[in-house]
Formats: sequence, structure tokens, C-alpha cells
Amino acid sequence: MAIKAVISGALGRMGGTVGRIISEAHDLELVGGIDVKKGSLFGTEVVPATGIDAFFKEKKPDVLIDFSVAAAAVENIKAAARNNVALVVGTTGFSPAQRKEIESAVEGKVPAVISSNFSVGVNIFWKLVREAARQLGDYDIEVTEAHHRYKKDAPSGTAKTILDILDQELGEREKVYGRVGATERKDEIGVHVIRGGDIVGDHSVLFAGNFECIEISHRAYDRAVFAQGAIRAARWIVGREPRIYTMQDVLGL
Ligand SMILES: NC(=O)C1=CN([C@@H]2O[C@H](COP(=O)(O)OP(=O)(O)OC[C@H]3O[C@@H](n4cnc5c(N)ncnc54)[C@H](O)[C@@H]3O)[C@@H](O)[C@H]2O)C=CC1
Ligand SMILES: O=C(O)C1=N[C@H](C(=O)O)C[C@H](O)C1
Repeated sequence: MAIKAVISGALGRMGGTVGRIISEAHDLELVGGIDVKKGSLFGTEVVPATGIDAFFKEKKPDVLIDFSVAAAAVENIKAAARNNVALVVGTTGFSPAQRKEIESAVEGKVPAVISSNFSVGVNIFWKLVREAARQLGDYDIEVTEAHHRYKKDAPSGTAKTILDILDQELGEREKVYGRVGATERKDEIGVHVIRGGDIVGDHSVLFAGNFECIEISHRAYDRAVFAQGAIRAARWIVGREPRIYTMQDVLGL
């Protein structure tokens, strides 16, 4: 039996990429999409988010894959939990309060993989950053990310995950978002955001010491890497215990 998937944010950049790959997969069935307005996605119906409960009841999907916007994702996640639909959530930009809302909607009700980045490469990159932080905690650290001109949130979800990893390894340090004028460097972490053109997603962490620097970088060339990871997560999550998992769990890292 094919896994039945619905995509939320269906008419967006990621929705289209995920939809194309699912429609070409033999073990998955795209049963439709959710967005703000009606439309179509690889021969399936896209309905407005206001009709999500009725859509779930009609299509009976196994999994909802959400790449939308933070406030919308929270509501769609609650609807999936109400309708017993497993979740793969790639949307970024959640506030701490929204993240709590998601946790209380999902925990003990449906299984969900939530990750700020579904690419296999970024999941390895996070591990390398953790190891470097363990060894080079006394070096100056600067995090830089670059994305396309239409990205809504900054810093990226992936950059926030990098900052969480650094905090876990080094204790909470002040974050300085860009520098201008007279600045005296202490042991803060510098964070730099670039927005322009059609950059798919670049992240780098610089560890600068005396007489040497090490820079760990990841560059995505095509949204297919995120979509393939999300689809891998969708195959993995259906039938799991109802709690929140990460992409590291999916990959066994
Ligand atoms: N975790 C990951 O690996 C990745 C995460 N992302 C994140 O995914 C999200 C979407 O990115 P893009 O596709 O580039 O954005 P986009 O702006 O192209 O697409 C978002 C779509 O969500 C729709 N939307 C708005 N309200 C909605 C609602 N209530 N219900 C359903 N859909 C709704 C919009 O109309 C739009 O079609 C962003 O938060 C981005 O940061 C993007 C790439 C990879
Ligand atoms: O909006 C994007 O495009 C991306 N968003 C994710 C993020 O915020 O980290 C992942 C990826 O870098 C692309």
C-alpha cells in the first residue's frame, strides 16, 4: 500500500518540489495539497487551509508534509493532530511560544519529524560543527547564512539550529547580529545574514584562532535535497510512536 501524502504550502517553492518528487515515487501517493487559495499540484487538488479538516476526512492521508509559514504551520499541525495524521514539518521561523504550541498539539497524539533542514549534508554539517565547538571553544566563532531574496525569516532555521548546538557545547553566549561602528570583540558569537537573488541556502561556521582558521560550510544547489530528505522522513515516520523526532533520528546519526 502506498503512503498517502498531503502537502501544506503546496503552491510554494518547496511544495512544488516535494510534490514533483512524490508524484514520481512508486511507494507514495500524492492525495492533494493545502495552501491559502485553491489550485492544483501534479494532477491533485489544492484546497484553502480553511477546509483542512474536511479535506483530511475525505482523503484520509497518512502524512502531512508542511513547508508553509510559521503561523499557518501551527494551525495545520494542530489539524493533523486532530485527524490522526503523521507529520513532517520543514517550516522555519517559529517563535518559542509557537514551538510550545506545536509540542503540546503533537506529543502523545501523532508522530512528527520536525527539522529546520532536511538535507542529509546539513545534518552531517551540524555534527561537524558540534565536534569543532567541543575542540575549539576558545576560538572566535562567526556564523554566516545566505538565502534567496524571498525568504521571510532571518536568521534561517538552520542557522538557529547551529546557534543551539554552539550553546549546548559552549554554554549560552551573547549573539551579535552584524557589526557596525566601534565594536570590541569579546566571546560573543557573530551572526551574519545575506539575502539575494536565487541563493538556495548557504551556511558556514568560522572558528578563528591565532595563526589559523577553520571554516565548516554547506551549500545547497537545488531544493531537491530538502525535498528528498523530507520524503525520506515521511516514509520513516508513518506508524511510529506519537512524539517529536528530528532528522538526526531518521538518519540514525
Ligand atoms: N526544513 C527544510 O529543509 C527547509 C525549510 N524551508 C522552509 O519552508 C518554508 C517554505 O519555504 P518556501 O517554499 O521557500 O516558501 P514559499 O513562500 O515559496 O511557500 C510557502 C507557501 O505556503 C503557503 N501558505 C501560506 N499560508 C498557508 C496556510 N495557512 N496553509 C497552507 N499553506 C500556506 C503560501 O501561500 C506559499 O504558497 C519556509 O519556512 C522555509 O524556511 C525551506 C526549504 C528547506
Ligand atoms: O527558506 C529557505 O529557502 C530555506 N530555509 C531553511 C532554513 O531556514 O534554514 C532551510 C534551507 O536553508 C532553505
